[in-house]
Amino acid sequence: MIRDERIPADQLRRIDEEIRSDWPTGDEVDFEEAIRYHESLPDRKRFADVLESADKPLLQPRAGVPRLEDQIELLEYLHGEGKADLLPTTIDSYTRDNEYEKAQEGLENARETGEDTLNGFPAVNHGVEGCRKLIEAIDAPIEVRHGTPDARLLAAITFAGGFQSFEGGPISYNIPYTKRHGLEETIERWQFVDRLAGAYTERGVRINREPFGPLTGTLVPPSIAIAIMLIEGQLAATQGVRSITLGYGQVGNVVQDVAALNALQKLGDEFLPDEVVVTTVFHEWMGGFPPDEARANGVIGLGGMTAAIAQPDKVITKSPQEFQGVPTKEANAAGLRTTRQVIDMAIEQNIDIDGIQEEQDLIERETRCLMDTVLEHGDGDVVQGTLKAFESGALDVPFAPSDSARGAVLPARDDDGRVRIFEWGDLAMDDDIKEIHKARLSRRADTEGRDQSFRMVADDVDAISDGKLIGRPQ
Ligand SMILES: CCC[C@H]1O[C@@H](n2cnc3c(N)ncnc32)[C@H](O)[C@@H]1O
Repeated sequence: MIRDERIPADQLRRIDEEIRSDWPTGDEVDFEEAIRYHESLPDRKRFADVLESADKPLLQPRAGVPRLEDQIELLEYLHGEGKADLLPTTIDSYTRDNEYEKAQEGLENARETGEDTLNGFPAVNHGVEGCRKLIEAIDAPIEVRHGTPDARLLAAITFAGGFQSFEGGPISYNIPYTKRHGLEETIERWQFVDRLAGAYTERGVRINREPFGPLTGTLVPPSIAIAIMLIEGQLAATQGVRSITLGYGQVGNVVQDVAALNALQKLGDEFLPDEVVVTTVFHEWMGGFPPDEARANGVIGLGGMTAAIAQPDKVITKSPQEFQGVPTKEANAAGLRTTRQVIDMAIEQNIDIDGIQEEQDLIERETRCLMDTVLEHGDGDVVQGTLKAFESGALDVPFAPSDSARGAVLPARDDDGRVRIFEWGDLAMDDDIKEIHKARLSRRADTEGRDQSFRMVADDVDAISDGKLIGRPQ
């Protein structure tokens, strides 16, 4: 039975041996040599230090293309024209599914045709050497961004390759991303990733870990997202990770988003061990975008405004081409500049909005209910508690494709667009909190002259791409 305990050195070695054989580049990994490589990197490429020493929100896009020289050119452009403070390397979908053979075919195809035959950078196929060429070519810290339920080989190779930041976690890269990986399996696999990050950390190479806050990306109640961040942060801390960036996806109501980011930092500091440096990252709207670049820039601008008020440590930007999928480098850079323009105009203003503290208190109360139920379910062990709480539905994520979550919770916006819970399923929550949600949702029902129903939820899912925040009846 797996528990929230540091995995022993012999198990770390055994798993390391086991995963190397999954692809030939696994044999390039040599931990001691990799430590020396990291020690040779200049301070401006040390991800955790750059992130944690910043005095205002740092901007980071998503970006990944198959060929190494194209990835270098892309990141140089986003750093130069987009003025990104931190850079990504978004990994392709085959690699995320451990389909290294198919990734290899895609990479070879890209090399022959010059086409972007993969939707990201196949880092396992590029290997330690290829990753190091990228790290050496780019004059800023780079993070591995992906969606990999079994990220063990990807971590071993990218850490050895000079990357010092790694996104994801056993819940946040399971529940929204996969149907077939069980939660126990991904928790065990991510204990290896975090233990490896901890092993680098103990040798002075602090690997930053960033659980994926947005989860299913659409109308996720803030307290559910924050509870899962705290769980993944605790699991990483147990394995020795000391730089953790907790994430949160914009929902679009400024009061609730600012309140949620404040709660995320406060609860992160409270629930994670003192030896961990806790930072926060705000993801610009992760739901459906308007199919119109001007209106898409409006969504991005609202994200910038929210970030200027809440001042998270990092903002993951979107592009005006979000509706179409992977943006051109020009559009990706534009999303960075739009965000920067709004932040820089708003950040020196003293914008005082009513109701943030009240909303933050509510979000904190809700999150504590969820954390309490995890600890109760596991008799104090976060791993067992998480497994049992998801099994019972006491912890749940709306619209989750994974069998590991019930998906019985249904969110809907209230009358000023804050995300509330319309169907609770078996979510562990105090009755008086449920009453608050019910009252705010019925105020919307009155305004719209209709009953609270799944129709509201469906209307809300499309509202922003249709140009609104709340899915009012036509
Ligand atoms: C969290 C994943 C969804 C977001 O991740 C972006 N995304 C995915 N793959 C790439 C890529 N290869 N380059 C730039 N952005 C990318 C999508 O647009 C979406 O916003």
